[in-house]
Amino acid sequence: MSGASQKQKFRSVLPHEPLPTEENGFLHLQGGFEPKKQQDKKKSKDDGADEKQNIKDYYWKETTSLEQALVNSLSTQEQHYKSLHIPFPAQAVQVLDPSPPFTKIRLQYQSPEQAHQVMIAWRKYKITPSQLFSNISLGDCDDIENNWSSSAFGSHATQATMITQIPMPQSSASAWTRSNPPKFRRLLHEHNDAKERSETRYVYITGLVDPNVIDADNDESNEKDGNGSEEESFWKQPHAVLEAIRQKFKGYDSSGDGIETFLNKKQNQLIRSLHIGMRSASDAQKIVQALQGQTVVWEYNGQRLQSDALFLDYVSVTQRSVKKSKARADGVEPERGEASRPDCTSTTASIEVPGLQVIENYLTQAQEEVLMAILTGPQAPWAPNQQNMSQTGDVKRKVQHYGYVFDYKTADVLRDRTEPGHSDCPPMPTMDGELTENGLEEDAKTGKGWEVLAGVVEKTRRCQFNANKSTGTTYPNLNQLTINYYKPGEGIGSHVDTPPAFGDGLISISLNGGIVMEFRKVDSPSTKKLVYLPPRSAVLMSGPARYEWEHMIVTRRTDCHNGQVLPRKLRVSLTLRTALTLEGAPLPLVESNKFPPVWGSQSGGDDQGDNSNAITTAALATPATERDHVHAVYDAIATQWHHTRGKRGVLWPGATQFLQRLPRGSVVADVGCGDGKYFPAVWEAGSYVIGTDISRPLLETAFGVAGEHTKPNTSEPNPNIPETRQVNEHREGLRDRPAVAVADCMHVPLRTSSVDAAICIAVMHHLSTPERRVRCIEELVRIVQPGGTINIQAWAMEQEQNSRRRFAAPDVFVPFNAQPKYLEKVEWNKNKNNTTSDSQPPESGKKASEEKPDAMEEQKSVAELYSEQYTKADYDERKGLVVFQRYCHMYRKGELEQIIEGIGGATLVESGYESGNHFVIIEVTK
Ligand SMILES: O=C(O)CCC(=O)C(=O)O
Ligand SMILES: [Fe+2]
Repeated sequence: MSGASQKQKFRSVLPHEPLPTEENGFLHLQGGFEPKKQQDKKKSKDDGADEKQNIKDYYWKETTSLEQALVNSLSTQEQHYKSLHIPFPAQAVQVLDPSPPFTKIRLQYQSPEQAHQVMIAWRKYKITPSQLFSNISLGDCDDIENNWSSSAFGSHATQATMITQIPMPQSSASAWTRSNPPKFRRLLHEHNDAKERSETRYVYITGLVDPNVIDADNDESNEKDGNGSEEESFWKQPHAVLEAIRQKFKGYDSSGDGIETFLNKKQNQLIRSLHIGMRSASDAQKIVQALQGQTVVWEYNGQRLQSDALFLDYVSVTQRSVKKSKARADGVEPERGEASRPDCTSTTASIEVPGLQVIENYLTQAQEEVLMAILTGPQAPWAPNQQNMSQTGDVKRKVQHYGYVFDYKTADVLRDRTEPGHSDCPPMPTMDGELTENGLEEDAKTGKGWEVLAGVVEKTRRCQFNANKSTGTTYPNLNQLTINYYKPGEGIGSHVDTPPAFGDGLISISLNGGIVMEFRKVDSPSTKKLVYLPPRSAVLMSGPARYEWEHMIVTRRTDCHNGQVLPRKLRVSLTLRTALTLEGAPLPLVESNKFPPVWGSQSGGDDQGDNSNAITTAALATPATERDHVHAVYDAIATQWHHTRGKRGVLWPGATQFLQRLPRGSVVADVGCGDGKYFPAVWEAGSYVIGTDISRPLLETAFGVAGEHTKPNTSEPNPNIPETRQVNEHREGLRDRPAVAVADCMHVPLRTSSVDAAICIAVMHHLSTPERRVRCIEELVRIVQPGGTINIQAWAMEQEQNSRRRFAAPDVFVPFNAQPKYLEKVEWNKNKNNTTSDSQPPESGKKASEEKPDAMEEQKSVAELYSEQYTKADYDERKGLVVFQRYCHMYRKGELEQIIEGIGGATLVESGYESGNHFVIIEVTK
């Protein structure tokens, strides 16, 4: 994109800044005119708020008006303004807002040149209100006369802005940008109202002027420049333009505070685009919805000018401010404020791209859902090298190849799978059984995502494309799959897929999000067709569409389709191609039916030999998935978890009953106790608890549980238990004290047969390998004495119909929405305690925890910082939340029982399902 390195500057014009007449010059002043509150302090504290307000009122209304004070200072007291280096007196002073903090003060000068010189001096000498008013006396007001002096006002420089219809001179002294939209720091209407600023949302608009209208209507237009004089004159009156635009959009301002318009500084160039700032996201979005693709007429100074089809794009500033700045540093992102591409699909609907076919509903919803679950889930094979490749700047989006790697640097296929780059390339998923639509759907509905992927590949190889045309054909040799992940705002540059690398017939299937794909004729780039690819559709590029047209996906956050603005979602595409040998024949298929697919040296499980019962230490090591998506997550969210789930959370009745059935005085191990949610239930059942958990922050909250637990033990002794085993009523406060230990459930730090019972609730679904699941139960069996019982509960793949949870596949990421206020607390505590665990946030995160929030970089909210800090988390700008992804393995019915069957020393007593979980109760027999 051409503008990528071009810095754009913007000037803003606020709603209260009226246009000057040609002859006059205006200066607007802002900031610091409210008297300091220190004079109030002189009064005794008992005077109260009313008194303070009285003084303020008196100060401004009775004594003198600000306007009068300014007039005195700036126009009549020549000596004083000269001493402040102000070269000209103001002809008139107007205070536009009726009450403090007086942020809209207008000074009128004889000419724009005078105003300009005053502005330069104002900035150069950083004139403050205290300097300005230092010469003024209050006459007969004894009480506060002494305060009406330099110390009474702020000492921050007042901001002076020149408002003029003539372009500002280009001298360096005046080359000043008033603000950049996203980093806009000055006051708006309310003194210090950062909130209002942060709520301003921007819309990018282009197509402001219809070039055809100008060229057609204006005989004198200069072909070479493409500038009609009418348009030129339009842009030479920048404030008239902005006013015209403001008028047009005024109706969409529900706040009544007005609209900001941002003008590109390069006044001598044609500007067909600008940003406008609305006071709320909904206003901004409404404008986009209403005017997308419309033409409007701008009326200015009695003239009229027609716009082109407007393209409006909602600009999400906060998100760009943090994340994009990093990307920009890598040279892959457009500059802030740069135009996203100004196109509407509707304008090119008539152009045909021969050889292009879009098949809607190529996949069912269930198929799409399960494919998304596996391809964005914990088992998606993220080849490290391929990710690196996508980080070189050639490809920003996430990409994963199957079958053969496509090397973006050389734009060629790596044909030799023994080449180093290939160590990251899993084989194509292949089917075991026969392909039927019913079978595919059944697999989808039962969460067999990889089988569905294999089925979709096979289905595509057999698909009769363009069956109703003479070009109808199949592509049976598809041997390469590229999975592209496009987050909103990501795209793919214009290209023709390298012809010698791939054969004819490129098929791309869209998952989750639709997108507008842009096609340009290679020999006539202005011939353009925008095609909307809905989710679940397949698009085929064959013949001319494959070889004579480039395709691309523009980097932006919204698309326009049929006049409707469609915010982009994550789009995952499956592109199937036929990779060719150098001679042009299809390369051999490299396929595997071992799922999930792995790559390189871990060649798909074939070399893993027989499953022996002995679990090696290596097999028990914490996998990165659990470290990043379980341990680190719980460490980070511990406080919130305890406040919102633990303390107030529901205990599963089955687990509580299990505890109540234990003989009073039992010692219960709560393995994976988290924040000690079940501790009170143990105590209330008259027993004792020892809790272990891998997350220290969670355990720290568990310590507090004893204090929070106030319910006395009222249960009667169980008559079925012999007297000798009955436990006397505990001494107040002694029983309700947990013993806890930070520990991995692979190695529980308790002696063999040392406890009477164990519970393991909502732990096993966070274990990501079969070996670790087995080991966890073995550990439980080991620590419980013979005759003792164990209750295990874990999330079920099968959720109730009315549950809001649905798991499309057994191994998934389940999001946890974290509120920054809780995260911050955790971090501060964590650092104070000098914790060193492997879940310590990365180095960059220290900034967030060690500095006070107000010392943070101005534009970054706490939430944004956290999403940077926790690299595996995302920041949801709309909700202002940090979204963590928790790894979960959903157990199918019978799966826990099956594991137990293979474990010695324990028998299954009971199993069942409760509230979305499978549970088992086992008795230790060893
Ligand atoms: O995402 C898509 O649908 C297209 C991908 C593509 O054009 C490519 O990988 O060459
Ligand atoms: Fe392509």
